Amino acid sequence: MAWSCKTWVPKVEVWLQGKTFAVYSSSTTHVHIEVLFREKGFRAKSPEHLALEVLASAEARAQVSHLHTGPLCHLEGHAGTLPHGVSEEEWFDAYSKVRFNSFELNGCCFLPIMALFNHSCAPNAAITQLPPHEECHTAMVVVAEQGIARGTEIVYSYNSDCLFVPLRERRKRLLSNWGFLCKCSRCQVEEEAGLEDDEEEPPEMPQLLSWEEVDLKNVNLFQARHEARFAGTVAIWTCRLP
Ligand SMILES: C[S@@+](CC[C@H](N)C(=O)[O-])C[C@H]1O[C@@H](n2cnc3c(N)ncnc32)[C@H](O)[C@@H]1O
Repeated sequence: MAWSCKTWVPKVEVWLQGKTFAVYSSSTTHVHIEVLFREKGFRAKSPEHLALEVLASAEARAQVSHLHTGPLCHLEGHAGTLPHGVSEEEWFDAYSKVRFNSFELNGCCFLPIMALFNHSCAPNAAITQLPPHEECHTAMVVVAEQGIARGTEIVYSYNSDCLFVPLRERRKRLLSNWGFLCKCSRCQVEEEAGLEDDEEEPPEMPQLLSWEEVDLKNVNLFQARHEARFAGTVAIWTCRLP
């Protein structure tokens, strides 16, 4: 284990596997609803406002520096106007970090450790806000009735509305909103069972380039915005899963 936040978060550990972060249970939980983890982070009314906050604070910039970013084409039409005094590179970086690591909970909520939890279409946890509603005081709670065994990955659903739809539709929604092809245990089991074959055409994957391969200075924001979403022309992608 290369890095752990175990000392201040009693029931979860963050493991570094190669370049992939994932969060695992460090104790067996026994109750139906249990707070596993809480974190105070940042909140704003939109990812754009949040990105501005990140840029304004050296501490926030340090907290987001290691985080995952997604395909550039997903910023299309959303990255807003380049703020005064900020380079395109800085703006892209801050905006994409926020865009691919935040979630909607009374606004756009960004919590650097919670950003390390992976998605699953068969989640064993959920994110909620605990009363009293302190600024961005969000907690991860267990919703599974059977508890989560030690060493099990703790996962929640990034798109709760996709849990009750078939495999291809779930993957399409996640690809469209988050820019990744879901490889959760449920999707893999259903894929192996051939369930995807019964559904409609699969979504097209963008061409994958690693973040390091792309010279951001040469990426034209406005050109990128006009590329088709999954046409495979311009896409920045970080492939961190093994
Ligand atoms: C918010 S980050 C989660 C932490 C990430 N694993 C990391 O190393 O920083 C979201 C990214 O993790 C990956 N990811 C999370 N859940 C996934 C899943 N079920 N299937 C495939 N990739 C997933 C995708 O690359 C996604 O864009």
